Amino acid sequence: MTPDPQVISDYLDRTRWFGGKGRPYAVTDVRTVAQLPDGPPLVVIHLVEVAYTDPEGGTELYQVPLSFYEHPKHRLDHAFVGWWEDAQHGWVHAYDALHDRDAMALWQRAFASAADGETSAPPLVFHRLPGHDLDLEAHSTLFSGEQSNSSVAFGEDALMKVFRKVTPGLNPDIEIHEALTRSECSNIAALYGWLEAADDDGEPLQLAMIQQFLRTATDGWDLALASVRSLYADPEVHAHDSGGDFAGEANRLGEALREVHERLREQFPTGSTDTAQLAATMTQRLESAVGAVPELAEHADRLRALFARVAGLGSLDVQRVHGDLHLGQTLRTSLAWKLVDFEGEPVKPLAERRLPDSPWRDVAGMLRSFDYAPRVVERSLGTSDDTDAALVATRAEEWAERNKNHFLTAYAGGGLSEAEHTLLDAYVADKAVYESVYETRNRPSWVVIPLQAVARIGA
Ligand SMILES: Nc1ncnc2c1ncn2[C@@H]1O[C@H](COP(=O)(O)OP(=O)(O)O)[C@@H](O)[C@H]1O
Ligand SMILES: O=P(O)(O)O[C@H]1O[C@H](CO)[C@@H](O[C@H]2O[C@H](CO)[C@@H](O)[C@H](O)[C@H]2O)[C@H](O)[C@H]1O
Repeated sequence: MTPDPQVISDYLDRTRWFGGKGRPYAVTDVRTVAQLPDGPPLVVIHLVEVAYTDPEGGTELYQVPLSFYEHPKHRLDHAFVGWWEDAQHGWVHAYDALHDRDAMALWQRAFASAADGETSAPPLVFHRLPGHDLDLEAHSTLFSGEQSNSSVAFGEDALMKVFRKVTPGLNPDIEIHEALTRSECSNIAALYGWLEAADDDGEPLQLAMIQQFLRTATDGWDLALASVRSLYADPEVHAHDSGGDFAGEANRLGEALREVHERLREQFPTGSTDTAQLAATMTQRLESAVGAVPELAEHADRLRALFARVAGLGSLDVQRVHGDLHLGQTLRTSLAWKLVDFEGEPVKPLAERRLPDSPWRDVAGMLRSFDYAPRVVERSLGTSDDTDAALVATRAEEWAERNKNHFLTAYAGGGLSEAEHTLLDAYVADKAVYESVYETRNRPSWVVIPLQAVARIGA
């Protein structure tokens, strides 16, 4: 049933989640990991090796589960991958299994049969945590948003995330969700289970996780944008008097992050690191970012000076953190704020994303997000006569500062020391540098947002 590499390559180019779009590459291997138990349909999980042919080079593995049918399935036309003749099965029609309800039911049944332990369908092992019975009547629906993985909801019962880019070793999203679920942390969606195989060297290949579906939750980013829009609707009114004021939510977000950090400190080893090493890493990231975003050059000296001050701080406490926190990684339920997606920064190698880091990295990520929200809405307003651009810019600044302050006060519970201020400023600068590269590659018209932030640092 192994597909032709060209068929897979054509398919990768059509997906949202393939991370190599825009880079020259070749599919160098398509291997079968396993067949899901209890078909039909016949569902086979493949691992596709992609080798980049640009100077950066490197290889990546992508997970592609396919469902196979003897005859075309028109209900799955939108998920068609290809058709070919197979020695054992004759002509087969292959579809992306994530779109196929009958295929998704196989994952669901296998997870259900693992009850509160594990079930093995070699080489696949389905793991479960106690505390939740999966609803086998619930139908699957694939999420349609911009994602680096693929998420499928089972009715209102559960959400399964199939990891697309797979690296041998423990996946931090599963690892952290497991630890926080076992410690009954209320600021995450509880983990129900995960699917694992092993590579030829015995390293785990973690392929998917299934967790609580926060069906009624609203994305923190969307809530923040709604608050900003309500402020701009009447820019004469100050942020603190606006009906859509976000400060209470910013407060609760700060408390939620403090709680999650405390739990992570309890559940994983902590340590300390030399700030000279941290400063060197930040400086190095800046130098390579200047190559990709030349507009950073005029601010580089101020950032280098800031990182040099960090080098002089001595040592720094580190622990497991979220690693890529922003408002889009937060969900508001009627009861609490939940943090999602503990995979860390997508550009970093897996081993690096599992290393202890400073909690200030997550705090800085949120501060940057409070800066983004008002600027994104500001940019969408246009230049009609009835928009007072200067007043809106003042309100944008006000909204950002107000929510940053509330978030930070709730998180840190009081004033920061001078060393903490320096560290936080450096993490904010490092994140804005990262964002300048991210926006240049993904949303060039937004690069001005992090560049303006960089211009303000230390000015
Ligand atoms: N448990 C959950 N319940 C409901 N929605 C969720 C849950 N976890 C994540 N989401 C939403 O699903 C989308 C993708 O989640 P995310 O974990 O960020 O995926 P990816 O790793 O592909 O970026 C986001 O919009 C997020 O808000
Ligand atoms: O969600 P991901 O883990 O894929 O994170 C990447 O994409 C984010 C954008 O979706 C990007 O976040 C940046 O834009 C956000 C607004 O869209 C803003 O709230 C964040 O503060 C800003 O960093 C993130 O940096 C990137 O890693």
